[in-house]
Amino acid sequence: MDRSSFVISRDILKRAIWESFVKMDPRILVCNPVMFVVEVGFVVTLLLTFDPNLYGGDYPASERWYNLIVTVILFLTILFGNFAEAVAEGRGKAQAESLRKTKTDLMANRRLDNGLYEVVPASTLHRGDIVRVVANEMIPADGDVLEGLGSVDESAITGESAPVIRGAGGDFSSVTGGTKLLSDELVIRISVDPGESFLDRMISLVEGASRQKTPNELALSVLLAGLTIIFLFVVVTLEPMARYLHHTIDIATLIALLVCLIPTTIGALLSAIGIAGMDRVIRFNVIAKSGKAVEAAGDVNTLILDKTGTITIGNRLASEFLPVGKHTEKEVIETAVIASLFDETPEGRSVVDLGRELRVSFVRERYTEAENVEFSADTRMSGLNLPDGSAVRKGAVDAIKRNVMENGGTIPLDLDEMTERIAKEGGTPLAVVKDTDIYGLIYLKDIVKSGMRERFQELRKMGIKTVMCTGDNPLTAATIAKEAGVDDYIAEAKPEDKMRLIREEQERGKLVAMSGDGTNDAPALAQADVGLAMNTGTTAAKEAGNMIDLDSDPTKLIEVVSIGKQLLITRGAITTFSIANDVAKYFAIIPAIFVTMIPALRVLNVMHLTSSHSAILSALIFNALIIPLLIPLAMRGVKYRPMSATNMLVRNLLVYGVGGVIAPFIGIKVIDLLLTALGIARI
Ligand SMILES: Nc1ncnc2c1ncn2[C@@H]1O[C@H](COP(=O)(O)OP(=O)(O)OP(=O)(O)O)[C@@H](O)[C@H]1O
Ligand SMILES: [K+]
Ligand SMILES: [Mg+2]
Repeated sequence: MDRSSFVISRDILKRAIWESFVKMDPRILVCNPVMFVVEVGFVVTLLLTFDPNLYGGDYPASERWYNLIVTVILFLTILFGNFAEAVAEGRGKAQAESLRKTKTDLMANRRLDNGLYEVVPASTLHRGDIVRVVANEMIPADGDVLEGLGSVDESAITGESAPVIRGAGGDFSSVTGGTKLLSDELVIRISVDPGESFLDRMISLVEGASRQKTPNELALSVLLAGLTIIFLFVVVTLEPMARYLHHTIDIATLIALLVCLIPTTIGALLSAIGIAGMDRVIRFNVIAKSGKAVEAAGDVNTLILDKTGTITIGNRLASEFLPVGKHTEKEVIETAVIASLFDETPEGRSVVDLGRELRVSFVRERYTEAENVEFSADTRMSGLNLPDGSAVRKGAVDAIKRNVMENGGTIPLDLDEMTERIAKEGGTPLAVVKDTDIYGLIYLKDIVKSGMRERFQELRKMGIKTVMCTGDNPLTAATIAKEAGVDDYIAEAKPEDKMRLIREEQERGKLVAMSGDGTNDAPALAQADVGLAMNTGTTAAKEAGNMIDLDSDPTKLIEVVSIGKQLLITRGAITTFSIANDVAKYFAIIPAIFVTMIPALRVLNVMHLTSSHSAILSALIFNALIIPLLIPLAMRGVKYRPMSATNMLVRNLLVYGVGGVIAPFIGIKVIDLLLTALGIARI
């Protein structure tokens, strides 16, 4: 899928123009009360174009022309609003079409009860079905690998061309329908029912079908509807006032005034702003499951980030072996390598590699009888139980120490000092032990990603607190935290600690964002207000999060928060602009209407427009034109700099509030001059 293109293609444009007319349907438009009022006004002025005296009065035939112009401008106002929404939806619709094509021709080899396989369309697969996929076949639906290991091309979904490894068990067992197996053979248990797959969700998401108004959008819509009702009262009461002054105001003028005063600009652009925000997230290769998730990202107060792989590069590699007590370096290396023989984590493999580099000889086959004890985030150790009954382990120093003491062993005197040395340098010390005898330490090196400090500084300016969460010891954590410039950290953290941290922050009224991949991250991902799951992660994690990063880069959480903030700021800015505009339009129209009735109002007539009709038409034209002029801003988002919410508010009030008052004065005056030049002003 092409997400790099920012330009709107001709096809999208053509379709958007067509859609702008389709959206004129009052049954669709009624969902947008502000624009619906404009449409009602349009119908009334259209009727008045045919018969200016339809609702009484004694208007000359020339009044028709004025009514016609008002009608046309009202029509364009609605059309521009529809166009904004249609353009915003356009890219998603085009994407959805290409995704749908991927989906339609998928076939599957489904296992029957007798163990044989039958070929069925992928759309008939259900949760629990078992399918077999061989090299160069498409994976028919989302599932978990039961048997086999193979490389998968996920570019149809992620746009990333480098193949990824998927295999049974562990954190890399989930596969996605619509991706292609490049090598070997996989047996997969399907984890979704028809219509629920990732591809389905992505289609409905990009095409906006699942788009519901977010809580913030709803609140703003209610406010806009409220303003519309207030202005309706204002405009309706003008007529008796005029009559009291022995004048009448024609209906087309009242409607024009109403449309100018109600917040049409934000009413027309509101949904386009929301769709464009979702779109920005998608173009960033992150799938947000709802618009609400993107908005929540903009409101986040606390960001919880893992240390390893998020703040640091993440390939913690063994760089040194340090003996303690009476042991020699050779002994530490040998024991560490034995403890890592079957440890498939990057840490484990790097220990074996370094051992080989240091020419420590070992015979892997001698340990095939040994029982492998895999690393877990709960025990924070890994190793082997040897056939002779002894246990070899490596792991977090505090975990190993506790274990040794519980089993009646003693701690070598120089262990703490050595541990501290490694930790102070930001490295991760792993203790190596055989039964209760601690041999020494493995020095795992990891470095902070470049640019982290600056990014955390930006977050701080936005008022967001960053907390680093790590299973590492407090000293290593403190060193890395200081180096990266995070606000806070928790060390020796187990998965449940992350959950507790999220709850505590939420209880204090904060919105929390985190990223995660493993199954044990799933509860925390679900609890967080914004949970960014990695695409390489487990099905459970992907289901629990409300966003999925297709590139599996946990640092993207920072950008997602920025995109959310930008969405909220854009909406705020255009709302401010829209309402500020009204002030200017008020001063253009009210004196123009009343100046003939109340000559004293002349002092208010600051704009010196040619005639009252010209004043009204100019304001109405400006009101319509501002919508397409602001579409690029709505789509792109307001350029935003990291700063506190208060500073941002003040700045935006100045730019969009003051700008919103001044712009129409200039715009309306220019249009009035044009209308005068064209001879329309005296109509
Ligand atoms: N393969 C391994 N074998 C033994 N111990 C390990 C292994 N990998 C890590 N450890 C130890 O377990 C601790 C916890 O590891 P875990 O991966 O859960 O957290 P972490 O990666 O340090 O946390 P984070 O990813 O947030 O930085 C590590 O700090 C390290 O001391
Ligand atoms: K308006
Ligand atoms: Mg980890």
